[in-house]
Amino acid sequence: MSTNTVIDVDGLDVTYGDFRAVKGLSFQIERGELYALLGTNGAGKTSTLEVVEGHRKATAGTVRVLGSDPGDRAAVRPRVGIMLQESGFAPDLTAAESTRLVGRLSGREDSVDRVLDLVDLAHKADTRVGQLSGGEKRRLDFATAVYGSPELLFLDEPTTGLDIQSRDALWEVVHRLREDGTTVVLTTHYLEEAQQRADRVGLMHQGTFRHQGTVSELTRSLPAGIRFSLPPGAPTPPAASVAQGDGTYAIETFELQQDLKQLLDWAHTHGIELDGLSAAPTRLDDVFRAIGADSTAS
Ligand SMILES: Nc1ncnc2c1ncn2[C@@H]1O[C@H](COP(=O)(O)OP(=O)(O)OP(=O)(O)O)[C@@H](O)[C@H]1O
Repeated sequence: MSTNTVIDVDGLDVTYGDFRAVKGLSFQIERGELYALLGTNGAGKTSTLEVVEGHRKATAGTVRVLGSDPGDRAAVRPRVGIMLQESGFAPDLTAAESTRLVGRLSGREDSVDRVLDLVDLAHKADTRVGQLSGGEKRRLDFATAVYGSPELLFLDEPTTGLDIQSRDALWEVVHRLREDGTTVVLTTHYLEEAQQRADRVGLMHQGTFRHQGTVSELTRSLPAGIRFSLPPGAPTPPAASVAQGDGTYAIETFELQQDLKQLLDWAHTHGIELDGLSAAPTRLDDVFRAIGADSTAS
């Protein structure tokens, strides 16, 4: 383990009775990384994170967080911020009181006004949590997680229920924290978000990693796609084009730029306008679909 390793998981097993939900999982997350832990439903992400966050004991294997046992709350808590999927705020406390309470428990120094302002909730400081909207509660969860700028930040489905402005604002705060060296562990079902934000992705299925690496490493094994339609009477398009049942053509390619150029040159030569032309790089969604197809086949 290097001195820059923030999370070190080695041979992690989590079992429930006879059921082995996490099977010998190993991974490291380095300082300053944004690591997205993704997976199919029931893959074992929550079970893994519960151990890493110190809420559950590993059945087997070793887990170190910032060099400590994650169960050692006194060592770990002041350095870690956690935004859970469901917050446990008392509904009759105000937003400011909740932030102050969680902030005090974290052991970090900060100002309640500052963090509420970060998530645009300053005007709701004296509103009871029970009277906040779903999106406002989510923003309060985030505010309490980033209180005191933790070294390590867990974001569990952070943008679910947030409108686009609030999402952008949240990612802006994360961006600034990362500039100061904060390490971020993200779980999300918004794959586009992971694709856009993550330095590395761990993709779990049935208790183990199916893939781990950068987004481009994960998507490299699958082709990108070009789609278009042709006007009636057009000549046959380049050989890689495959007619779809719906009158459109598709080209699956590992050489997106080259094949797109060839298609455009062909269209230009024949004076043809390609209707509904789109060229899309491989997305994480496609990697997920491939896992689904693979499991069905096996
Ligand atoms: N307390 C429990 N008792 C028994 N089985 C459990 C328990 N918690 C989780 N499991 C099982 O362990 C497996 C992994 O669950 P886990 O919640 O870790 O998955 P996940 O990747 O977070 O899934 P999702 O994306 O659906 O939330 C699932 O098959 C689940 O049914």
